[in-house]
Amino acid sequence: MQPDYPINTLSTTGRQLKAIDLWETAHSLGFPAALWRLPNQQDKHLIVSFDEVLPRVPADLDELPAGFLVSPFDNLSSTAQTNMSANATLELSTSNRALFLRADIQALFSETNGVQSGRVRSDSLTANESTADKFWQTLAAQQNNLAAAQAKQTTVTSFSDPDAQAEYVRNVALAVDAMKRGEIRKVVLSRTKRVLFSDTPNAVDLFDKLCQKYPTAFVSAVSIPEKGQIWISATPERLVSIDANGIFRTASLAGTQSAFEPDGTPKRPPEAMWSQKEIEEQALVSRYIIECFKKIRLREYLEEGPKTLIAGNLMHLSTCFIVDTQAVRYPQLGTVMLRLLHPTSAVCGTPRDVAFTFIGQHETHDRELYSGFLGPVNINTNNEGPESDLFVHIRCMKLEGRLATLYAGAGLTEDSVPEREWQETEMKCQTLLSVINNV
Ligand SMILES: C=C(O[C@@H]1C=C(C(=O)O)C=C[C@H]1O)C(=O)O
Repeated sequence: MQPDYPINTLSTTGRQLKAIDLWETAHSLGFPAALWRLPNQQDKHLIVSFDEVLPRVPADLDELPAGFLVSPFDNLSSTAQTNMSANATLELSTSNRALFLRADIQALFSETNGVQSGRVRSDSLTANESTADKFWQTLAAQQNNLAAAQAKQTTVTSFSDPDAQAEYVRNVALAVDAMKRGEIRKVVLSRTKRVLFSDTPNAVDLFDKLCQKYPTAFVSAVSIPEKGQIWISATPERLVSIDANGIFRTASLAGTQSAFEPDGTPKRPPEAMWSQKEIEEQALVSRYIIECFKKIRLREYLEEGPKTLIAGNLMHLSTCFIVDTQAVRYPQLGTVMLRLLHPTSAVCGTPRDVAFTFIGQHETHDRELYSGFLGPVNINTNNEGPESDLFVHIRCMKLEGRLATLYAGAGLTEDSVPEREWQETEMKCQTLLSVINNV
C-alpha cells in the first residue's frame, strides 16, 4: 500500500478533490465504487474497484482483503455441522454469492469545524498500475466538468400501481393463515415502489443528503456497472461488526412505529408504547441470535436492551449483543456468526427456511440486494487495525438510470392486521422518499 496523499495534492484544478470526482471517474471508466458513512460518524469513505465484473465470494471476513462486501438476500449458508466449539473447524457450507469491491483506490473525507480534508491511497500491490494511471489521468481530464454534474436539479414522479396494495394485503392474509395453522411463527413480506426522476439523479448528492438527515444510520451508495445499478440506503440495522480490538457486535431490530405524534411533534423514545405483537416480533429476532450463539456453544455475550431506537421517521425496538472475541478466544466469530445469522428473522422469519420458501412463493419481485447485507470489510482507517461493519440492507433503493425502485418489508405474526402492515411499508419507504423528493 502506498502512503496516503492529502486529497488537495491530487487536484489539478486548484479545487479540492471531492468524493464526486472519484465517483464520476469510476463511473465513466465502468469501475464499481462504494461510498459510505458509519453511524454517528462524520467521515465519509469511498473505494473504487478496478474489477469491471465483480468477483463473487464467500462472506469470509478472515480471508478477504480490504474492500466492500454486498450480499443478496438469497445467500443462505446451509449448516451441515454447526455444533462447533470455539476451537473446532468451521463446517458451514460456503456460498459464493456476495459481490466484493476490492479497495484498489481508497479515500477518506473528513470535516472538522467546517474545514474539509481527506486522504487517498491506491493499492499498488493489488491494483494494476497502468489501470491506476488511467484512473488518475481520466480524473484530471474530467475534473473541470464535474462541478456541473453536481448541480443537477431533478423532479420525481411516482408510478401508479393500483393493484400493489390489494396484492400485498392478500399475501399478508395468506401469511396470517399459515401462521394460525402453525406452519410459520413469523415471516417478513416486502414490496416495491417505483419512482421516475426527470433526469438521472446525482447519487453522491443523494448520499450526502441522507448522511445529513440520518446521522445514526449507516448510509451508503454502491455503484455496480455490470448490472447498471446504483444501490443507495440509510439502514438502521447492524448485522455484524468487528472493531480493531476484536469486539463483535450484532443487534436485533424489529417492531415499527412512527417517531412522530399525529400533530407532528417528535415522540420521546423512553415513553414509546409497544404492543404485545411488536414485543413478541422483536423477541423472536433476539431469540434467533441467541440460538446462533448456542449452536457454537458461546455463552459469554453481553445483552443490552431491548430499547427504543430512533431510525429517521421511525422507531424500532433494538437489543445489542456484544462479545469480546479475544477474551473468548474466538477470532473467527464474525465470519461464523455472519453465516449463521443471515438472513435473520428481522428480514426473513422463523423458522428461517420455511419463511424463506414462503417469501419465494408469494413475493412477485426479486429482492436482489434488498435485505441482504453490505458494508466495509477489513478497512484500517487510522492504522488502529482492520475493522468490518456489515449492515442489513434495508431502507434502500435501486437506481437504474432515471428509475428508482424502493424496497420495504414488514414482519408479520399471526396477530398482524394486513392494512396496518401495508401502512408500515409506506412509512418505511418515506425514509428515502422524503430525501428523493427534495433533490
Ligand atoms: C424489513 C424491514 O425492516 C425490518 C422489519 C421491521 C419490522 O417488521 O418492524 C423493523 C425493522 C427491520 O428489522 C424494511 O425496512 O424493509
